[in-house]
Amino acid sequence: MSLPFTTEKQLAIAAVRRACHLTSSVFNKLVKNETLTKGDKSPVTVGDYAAQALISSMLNHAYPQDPIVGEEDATELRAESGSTLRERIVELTNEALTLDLQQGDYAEWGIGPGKAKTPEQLMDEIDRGNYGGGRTGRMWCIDPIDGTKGFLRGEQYAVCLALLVDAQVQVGVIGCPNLPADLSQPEGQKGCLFVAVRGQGAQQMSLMGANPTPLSMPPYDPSTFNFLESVEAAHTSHSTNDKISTLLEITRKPIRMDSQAKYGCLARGDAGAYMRMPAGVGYQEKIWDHAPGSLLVEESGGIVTDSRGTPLDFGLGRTLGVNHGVIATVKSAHSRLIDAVAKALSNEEGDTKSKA
Ligand SMILES: Nc1ncnc2c1ncn2[C@@H]1O[C@H](COP(=O)(O)O)[C@@H](OP(=O)(O)O)[C@H]1O
Ligand SMILES: [Mg+2]
Ligand SMILES: [Mg+2]
Ligand SMILES: [Mg+2]
Repeated sequence: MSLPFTTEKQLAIAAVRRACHLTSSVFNKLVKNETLTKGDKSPVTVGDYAAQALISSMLNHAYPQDPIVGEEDATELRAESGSTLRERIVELTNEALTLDLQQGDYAEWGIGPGKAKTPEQLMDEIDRGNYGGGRTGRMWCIDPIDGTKGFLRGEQYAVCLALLVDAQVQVGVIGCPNLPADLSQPEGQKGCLFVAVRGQGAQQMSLMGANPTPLSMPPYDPSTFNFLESVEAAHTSHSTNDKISTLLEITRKPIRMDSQAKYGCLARGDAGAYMRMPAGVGYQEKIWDHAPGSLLVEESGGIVTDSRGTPLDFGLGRTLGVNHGVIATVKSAHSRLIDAVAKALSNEEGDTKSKA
């Protein structure tokens, strides 16, 4: 008998790999009018839409009953009749659906290659990601391009896919086309795929599946410990992270990087902790920004909680609800970090009160 979730894992790898191929080729040809600004002022490109349409089509083919929580929706695209943006998305998605990737392709598992779809069908595929989430049953979680700002800068981004069952992440796959296989060799081979299945461990491999390596996080070592954090100051408080760092007497500088590539780097031991302290009040973290990454870290021997030590709850809907920031680290460092966070936050509170 095969291990649980083997087919789902293979499909997720195939979908992420195909989407990475799409996003890499989009980047090389991206022009200015292929990016929109969403209601929350964040950018979305033709690459985000096309990658979601592609992944959703592949999931739909294999598991038509499974609901999907996807970041993007097609409302704006539908509203623009005769839009060149929509035409471009349709062209890109159909190219990617029908492309013969050969080695490691999903055709190997007898579920493709896919046929081209009509614009209407592809808008529907994007909107299959509108599921509201919840505590029971199966659901997939897609972040077609995580770190869109990094993608636009030509830096790090990730194609992220997870399968959740009863609000627990069971399968997580993260594709990072721009990530060096070895961070100490930034000019070396680029393109990493991170794969985790609950209870079955985590692996890093090349985007085409070469050199699979099991991941296991090194134990806490104060002499080398450092943080991973967002590039964008609006997504995380760099200054709170600095204060926590000082309290812990960390001497190494943080590594700033966009997207869930941070979880991949943490899982393979490039840094000691991924710190995401809230930059403001009221932002609710999205489940697609953490679902595959949290499993990857857990399966590599780490722990992921909010900044108060509460486990992340993926059963509340499309967001993590009341969770306050995110901390991912090796188990032996976790309580030290939680204590330092509490201290840093109470000092910040004290500073605010004394200024008032
Ligand atoms: N105010 C905010 N606080 C925290 N995260 C935010 C935020 N505004 C947007 N984000 C999320 O930050 C993600 C990128 O994370 P990072 O900074 O680690 O690269 C974005 O994902 P997308 O790029 O998929 O939209 C978005 O969901
Ligand atoms: Mg976005
Ligand atoms: Mg994201
Ligand atoms: Mg995204």
